[in-house]
Amino acid sequence: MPNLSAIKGSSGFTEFGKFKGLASCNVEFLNQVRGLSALNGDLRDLPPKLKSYVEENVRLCQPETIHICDGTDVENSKLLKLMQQQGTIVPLPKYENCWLARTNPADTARVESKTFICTDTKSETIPSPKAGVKGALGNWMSPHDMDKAINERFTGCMRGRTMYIVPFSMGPVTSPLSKIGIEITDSPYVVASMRIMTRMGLPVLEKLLKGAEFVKCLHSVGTPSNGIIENPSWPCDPERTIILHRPKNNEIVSYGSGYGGNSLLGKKCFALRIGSTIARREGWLAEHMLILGITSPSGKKRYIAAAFPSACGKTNLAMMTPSLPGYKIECVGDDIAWMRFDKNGVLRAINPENGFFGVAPGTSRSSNPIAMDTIFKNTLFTNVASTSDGGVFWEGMEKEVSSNMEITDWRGNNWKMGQSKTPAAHPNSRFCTPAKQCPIIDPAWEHPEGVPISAILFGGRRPAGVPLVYEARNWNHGVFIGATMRSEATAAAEHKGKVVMHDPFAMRPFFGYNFGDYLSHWLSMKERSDNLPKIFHVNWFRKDANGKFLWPGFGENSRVLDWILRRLDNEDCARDTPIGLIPKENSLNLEGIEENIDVKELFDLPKQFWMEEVDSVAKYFDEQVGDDLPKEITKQLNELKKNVQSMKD
Ligand SMILES: Nc1nc2c(ncn2[C@@H]2O[C@H](COP(=O)(O)OP(=O)(O)O)[C@@H](O)[C@H]2O)c(=O)[nH]1
Ligand SMILES: C=C(OP(=O)(O)O)C(=O)O
Ligand SMILES: [Mn+2]
Repeated sequence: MPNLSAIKGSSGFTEFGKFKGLASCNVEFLNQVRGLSALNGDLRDLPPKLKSYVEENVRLCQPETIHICDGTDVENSKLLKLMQQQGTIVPLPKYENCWLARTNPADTARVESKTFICTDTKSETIPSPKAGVKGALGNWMSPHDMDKAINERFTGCMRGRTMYIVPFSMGPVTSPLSKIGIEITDSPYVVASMRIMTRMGLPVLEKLLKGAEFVKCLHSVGTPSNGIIENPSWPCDPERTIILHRPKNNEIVSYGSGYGGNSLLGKKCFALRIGSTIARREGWLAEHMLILGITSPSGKKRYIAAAFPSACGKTNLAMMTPSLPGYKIECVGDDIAWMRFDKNGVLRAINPENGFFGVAPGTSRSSNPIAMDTIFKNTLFTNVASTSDGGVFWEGMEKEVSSNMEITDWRGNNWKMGQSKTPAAHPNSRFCTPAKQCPIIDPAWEHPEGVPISAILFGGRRPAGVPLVYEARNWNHGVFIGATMRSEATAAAEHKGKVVMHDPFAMRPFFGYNFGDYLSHWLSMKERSDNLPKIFHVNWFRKDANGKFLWPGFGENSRVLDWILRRLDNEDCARDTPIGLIPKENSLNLEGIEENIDVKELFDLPKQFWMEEVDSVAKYFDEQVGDDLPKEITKQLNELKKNVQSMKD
């Protein structure tokens, strides 16, 4: 007989009576699941919508037990113990409360080709590509197909497993900008990660009891259709993995993958895809942006938001240690910004997350010491390598482990520095760590009203042609710059090689609705303020003829921020070019920089390159966006084209 247990207050896995006949599960079963006395009530008091959401999915997924998460330490310890028993995680005794998960090697990144938005009509979700062209601005699915996909995969998918009910808040529980979600999952790894990445547990249930709405998030790691789980410590079903969103119902359904970007549904699925559709309805912006506070040597503090595609430097910029003396950076968030204009026309941003799910490789004492000071306690690492002294290792940490250390790679094989041909850590290996541990977390990072944004940065990996920094002439030009962003593919998704892809607003994989409408929404923000943030484009990744980065990046990026702040103060340090405003000669502060910087090459604007860029963007808009492209963007493109044609050869 199946046995339903639910969790109570802070008392751990308390059982609340047995339930007979799970298959016919209905409100009766909830009535038998007693407890939640900490809520001054029991499950019968839960809002009817939540009750029926749980019931519906118990009936569909047929779990053996149910566990309502309270977010307490006791609960977390029990989950960690369970995951150790199941082999999902191993402890990292070198650090305090740190753990390593090794995934099935087929489940290491987001799966963009298997990610769908479901609306009644296709045009709500994606612009119609030109005949014969494959759409590259998201995937649409019909409601009928979505229902079918769910039934095929979820029927009985939690048999023999525990169903966890995870109440979570995106944003501080008390902020008017926050939103609540309920994630139903059969993965304890997801529960433990959601506890780090979101505000999870009883305070959220309390808010729900007061009538708050919630986004429905259903997740299962699944079981392959032949019933064989190859890697019991990391069950998943890569062949049938699918990530579905139904904006109309504020609903997310994710099957087959445990990888964070696919399974921690508060993050990309809710905060960006569903979030962008809510933001459109309510008149705000849900963006793939870090938020940082920067104090200049004069003591003036401002906040900047920046959109870079996955694995293009958000976490690093958000935690930067500035090389320019007198500057101070503080971190509000490293991945997602929810922003809205307040009644005074000030753009206010919150970080809806509670932790950092950061790319491990490349993170080191020299590149990102702040991250290194954040991540060695209470952290769940995934797919990094481990060392014989109970620590972690990844590419970039070579100088931080002694040469005689034995290293085990992310797949669990012996690995030798300088000899092994494959990377020790998966290129998309991650740390999942509480934001509050960051030594430079901004004092206002949880302020319910959000922080005021003075500048918005767009950027990507552009090995050629694109200068270190340029400024938009005005809001519409800035929106155009966001719309024309391109970047080299990275290991964060399944794309192969380093091909330069169009990635407007760093949102290509995350748009919840038609990109043309998204652009109109951004353009319309102009009406909401007389005090719009200035918009800039940055590129830390330009390379010389030998393939070496022209710019040292990381802490040296403070020099670019310094120029940006001076522009916000209207300093006369910019000159116009065909693409926008770039630093006047000698106005980028390079004092004390160790490397030899080829400023000329960093800011060079080759006519041939920009002609091709304009053509590529024109082709992209024509083929991918067509009639959905706002007229204003066409106007901006024509202007750029005219400017570029007038460049000297
Ligand atoms: N060359 C260079 N690499 C960078 C810079 N900032 C970040 N990276 C590398 O880019 C990768 C992804 O960075 P991360 O900040 O995690 O990107 P995110 O996924 O956008 O948050 C890491 O390997 C970093 O070391 C930079 O300014 N210059
Ligand atoms: C979680 C992710 O985010 P990012 O690389 O933007 O940090 C991801 O892309 O899977
Ligand atoms: Mn990141």
